[in-house]
Amino acid sequence: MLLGALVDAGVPLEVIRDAVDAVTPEPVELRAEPATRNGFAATRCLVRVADSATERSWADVRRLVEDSSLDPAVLDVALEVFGRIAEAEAAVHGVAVDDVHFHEVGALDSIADVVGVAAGFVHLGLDWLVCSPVALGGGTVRIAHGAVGVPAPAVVELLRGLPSYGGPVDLELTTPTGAALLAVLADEFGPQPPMAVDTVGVGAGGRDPAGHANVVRLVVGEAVDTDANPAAEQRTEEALVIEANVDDLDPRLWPDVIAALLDAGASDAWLTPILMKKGRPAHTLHVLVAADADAADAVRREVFRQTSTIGVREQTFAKVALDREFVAVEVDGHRVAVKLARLDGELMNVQPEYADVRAAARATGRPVKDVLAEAAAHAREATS
Ligand SMILES: O=C([S-])c1cc(C(=O)S)c[n+]([C@@H]2O[C@H](COP(=O)(O)O)[C@@H](O)[C@H]2O)c1
Ligand code: NI
Repeated sequence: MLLGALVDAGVPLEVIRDAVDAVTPEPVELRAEPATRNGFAATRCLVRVADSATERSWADVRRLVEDSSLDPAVLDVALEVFGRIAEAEAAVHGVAVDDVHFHEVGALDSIADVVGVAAGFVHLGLDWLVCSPVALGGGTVRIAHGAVGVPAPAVVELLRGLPSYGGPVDLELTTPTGAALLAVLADEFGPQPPMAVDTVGVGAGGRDPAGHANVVRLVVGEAVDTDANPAAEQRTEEALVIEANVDDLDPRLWPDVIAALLDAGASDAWLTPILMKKGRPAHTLHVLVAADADAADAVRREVFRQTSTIGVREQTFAKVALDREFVAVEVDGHRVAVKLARLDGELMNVQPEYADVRAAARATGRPVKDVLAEAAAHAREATS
């Protein structure tokens, strides 16, 4: 789909073909053809190879790419993408990275996908690539290990810390190769930034399910002044706070209660210690939820299911939220997602995602506070 979008946006097929030929030991057939997906015009790119079932280890793939005559910029992107896939497969299957054997991903058609997309983006020479939250699809997919739920395990691993969502159809919309390409290529995840659009490339997926345009859109243009960006303004919305004073719940349950409320759709949940009637130490449970009847019903129901309260009080508040977006940075080769908050376009807060910081600190042996500071500094540099 990404190859189709690149060709549709004007990248000559020869640029992609030359890069693919520089890596693959056997001939790979590349074709681009017009297609429609749910009534929208798109370009479908087809990659055909004779031995699509071949297994290759990470070392085999690395050797193929490193020994190729690829442009160094394309080679770097391709190695990074395969390295990410290898790390994800190692984590999912519980093996060492060097012991990872690529299955579908190691086949020549996937090598062509990765190298071709890398070459296409290098050809475009973009300054900044913003990717919307990634649609993952749903249902199940059959792989070498049997049937697995969509998103496939490696996809979840590859998009750790980056925004993605299940649905909107029961099909695999994002594969590990696609997820790795987006994770490596995107400088930032979020809404379309203020820009004057020049070219739009639409890449078609293989399937054409009813009611869903199975495409990737690549929108290329010139950045414009961020003051004109209405999305950068603060958002004010109505929110409900549901509260209950509780003095008779086993205190060991509270962390799980709060987790269950967040799972049920609360945007925040917290406790304050109080002293109740008859001098009893107790807690007030506070739960914040969007002032939407269905969301509030689900969360209120969960309060009654999970706690011992038999009544709640509720109040409506105006909730003010700064506009947020994510950028991905690297600390010693480990990706850390960083949340940026802006008011009228001005950067107000830079906060690395703690789970990513902790994972990078564990992997490198560095103190968490150092990784946190470095990730925040990289994010500031990237946005300045
Ligand atoms: O064969 C293996 S080990 C395999 C693992 C995974 C994991 O998520 S783990 C996923 N898949 C599926 O392979 C196909 C092709 O993916 P590409 O990235 O090559 O397009 C896709 O359906 C994956 O879900 C295979
Ligand atoms: Ni796997």
